[in-house]
Amino acid sequence: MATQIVTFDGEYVDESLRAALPANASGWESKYQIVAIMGPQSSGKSTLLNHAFGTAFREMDDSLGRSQTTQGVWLSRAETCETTPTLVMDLEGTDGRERGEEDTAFEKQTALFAMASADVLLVNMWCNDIGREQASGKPLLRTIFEVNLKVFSPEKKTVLLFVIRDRSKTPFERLVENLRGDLESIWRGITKPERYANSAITDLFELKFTSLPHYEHEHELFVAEAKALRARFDAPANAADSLRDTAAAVPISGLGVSLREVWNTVKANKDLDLPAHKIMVATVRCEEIADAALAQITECDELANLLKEAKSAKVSHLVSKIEKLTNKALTPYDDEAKYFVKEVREAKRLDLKARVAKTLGEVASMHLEHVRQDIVESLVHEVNATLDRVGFATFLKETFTKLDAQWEERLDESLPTDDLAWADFVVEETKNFHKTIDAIVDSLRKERMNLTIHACERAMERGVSAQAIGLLEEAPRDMWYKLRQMRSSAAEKWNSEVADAVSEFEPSDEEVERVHQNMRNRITEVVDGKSRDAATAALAHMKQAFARVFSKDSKGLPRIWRPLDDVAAINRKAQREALRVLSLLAVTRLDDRADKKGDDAAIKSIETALYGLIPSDAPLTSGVEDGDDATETPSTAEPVAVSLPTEWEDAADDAVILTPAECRTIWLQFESDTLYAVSQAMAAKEAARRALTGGAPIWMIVLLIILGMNEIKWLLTHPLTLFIIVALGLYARAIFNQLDVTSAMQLGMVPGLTVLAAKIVPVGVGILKKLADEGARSWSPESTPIPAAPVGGTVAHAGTDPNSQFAHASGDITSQGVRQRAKPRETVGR
Ligand SMILES: Nc1nc2c(ncn2[C@@H]2O[C@H](COP(=O)(O)OP(=O)(O)OP(=O)(O)O)[C@@H](O)[C@H]2O)c(=O)[nH]1
Repeated sequence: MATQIVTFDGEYVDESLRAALPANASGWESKYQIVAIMGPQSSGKSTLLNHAFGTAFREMDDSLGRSQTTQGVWLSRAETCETTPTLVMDLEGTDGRERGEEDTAFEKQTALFAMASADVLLVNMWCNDIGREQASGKPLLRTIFEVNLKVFSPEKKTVLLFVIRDRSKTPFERLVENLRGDLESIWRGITKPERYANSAITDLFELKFTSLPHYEHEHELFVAEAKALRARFDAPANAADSLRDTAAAVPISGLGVSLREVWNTVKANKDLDLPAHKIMVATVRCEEIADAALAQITECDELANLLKEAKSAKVSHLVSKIEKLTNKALTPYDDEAKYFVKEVREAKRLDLKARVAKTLGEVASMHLEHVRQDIVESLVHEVNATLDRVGFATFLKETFTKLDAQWEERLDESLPTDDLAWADFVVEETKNFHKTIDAIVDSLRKERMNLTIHACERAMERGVSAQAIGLLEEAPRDMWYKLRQMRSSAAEKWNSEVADAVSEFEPSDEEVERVHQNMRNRITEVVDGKSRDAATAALAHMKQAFARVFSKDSKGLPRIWRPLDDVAAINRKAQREALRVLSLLAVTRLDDRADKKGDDAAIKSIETALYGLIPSDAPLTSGVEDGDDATETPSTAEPVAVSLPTEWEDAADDAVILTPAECRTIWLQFESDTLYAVSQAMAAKEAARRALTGGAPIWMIVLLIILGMNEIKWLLTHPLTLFIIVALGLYARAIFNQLDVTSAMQLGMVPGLTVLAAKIVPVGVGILKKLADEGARSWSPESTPIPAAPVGGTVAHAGTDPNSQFAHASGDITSQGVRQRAKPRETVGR
């Protein structure tokens, strides 16, 4: 059946080819041929085709007169070709009046379409037209030559078979010669592009000629020769006169695409590059075939089952399953695509394999995930077994080699690793494997490195804590400077220690820097923490400091209280030491920018402010006023109401550990806690005094009286002398007491005597002055209260030199037994 493949209006009809082909065109492949015919309108084209190829193209009905019967391009399968499947194209006749002005454009398009698609183009010519200047077929020949220049086909020439109709008695050779002459003349007359300027007609065309007798007058002969002509198309390609081509330019499965694209190109008035066209057709078709082949896999149950299996566990014999599914796609592809351009076919085959690999990659990925898990488990096992035995670097080297070998082995078991289509996948999965292992090893490395760092930090904490506690307990004046120095040298030492310890983990520069920074921070934290602990336990530190002065002598031995010891002076000295410790602890000075000079000034400022808490003239008073029983006792502490600043000057908030108010509270507690020790000291001193003065045995006194009876008698008879001796004795004893001879002599003979010599005159004068004051007071009409000592617990006092206060207060143990505490002029706080 003939179908219209290009309509009169120039539309391409996709279904026509399918209608023209047999239901099963599998035998056609690239064996088929296309024969097309061109010629003037009503020149018997359809008649010839029908007789030669057994087609059924519409022929003109003579009863309707000469009119166009074939419009556009028609296609039919040749029924009479026995060995070569043949498609026949009947083109609309030229010079028809139906198209009017436009006919040449359509004629050129169909001529180009036929030349590009057909293996042989029949050109129908009236015998009478040969050699005639105004022959009806000449415009068609010009068209054929011109449009052929738009076809780029270096592989083969266009085969033109000129069919001379209604042949005359003129010999065929003569006719051919004339026709050749006409063709040469037309070829010369057309405008050719430069590349064809010197080309002969035969460079581009393979010219063949045949003739047929008159259809009506010699009908029998016409029919016979038409059959003979068809036989030339059916003959083997190497036979004489054969018109059969060796192979179709486009395999049958690509013909639909080819014809459509040729027509679209022609219609768009573009040049036709046949090799490129062939590649384009091959590309389109091979892709279509590959798509269909891939669908064989994507839509099959086997793949779905594999996916299901791989989700939960490793797939057994995965590599053979992959190969089987791959072949399921490749076999039909190879069958269908084998006649297309080799390069395209093979390239698309590789694409198909890659797509198959990608499709199956989902299964393979899930399978390899299980494989990775197995290997990770073996790694964990390896870690536990090996890491404690060898260093981390050795462990890594050994383990990586083992794991890589395991992975390669498992890959070969799972995938067709030698297949290039899987190369990218294998690389990607191996990368993922290394990533997984690297992540585990890195976390392991970090974990182990952190353990090592923590061990270093713990060792550092022990060392630094001990050093810091030692300094804080000792509380030297430059304690903060020493703490800072200690912190710097600890940072240097421990950074070096920790760097050595972590070197086996091959840390990056950033990691080392981070470790050092953390170590520095940790050291600062430890020192700061210990400082704050010490401040929190300031009371204990103060008591220690107090005890160092109060309970020990200058040689650091436990103090033995002697009758001439000045408990009050020593108490104040010890209190000052405790106060100094409190001043040191009140504010931390660990800032790197701090310096020794700044420390001294800041601590001095706090110390000065806190001095107000020590009564400047706080004599120890006797509990009993009279006679020998008079005993020194520390006064009970009255509430401290000195003026303190509300905050420490120039101290950063976060550096302040103890505010002035907290210092006051601690001080009160301190005073209260040390009171007992002071009273004990006084009692000890009193006991010593009594032992010295009241310890003489009775028999010795009686003996002295008997032996010195004469002198006693003399003295009793000279009372004035007796009085003077007694008064001088008392005066000497008072001076002796005030001089604290025992303490002075503890300095050594010469320094002791020097001190005593320097003190003896002021002490003697002071006693006389005191006696004078006492005498004056006892003669006054009213009893005069004991004047309050000039107490420094005021704001004004707080600023005075503490040394001068202590100098003033020394030796102020009065017989009044009242511990004087000046009332502050101004008070703050509680
Ligand atoms: N003189 C002559 N007439 C023929 C020959 N073959 C066919 N005819 C007649 O020419 C007329 C047209 O024949 P068709 O086969 O329809 O011609 P055509 O070239 O296919 O016509 P279009 O498709 O319309 O261009 C018919 O009347 C045929 O009988 C021939 O060899 N010689």
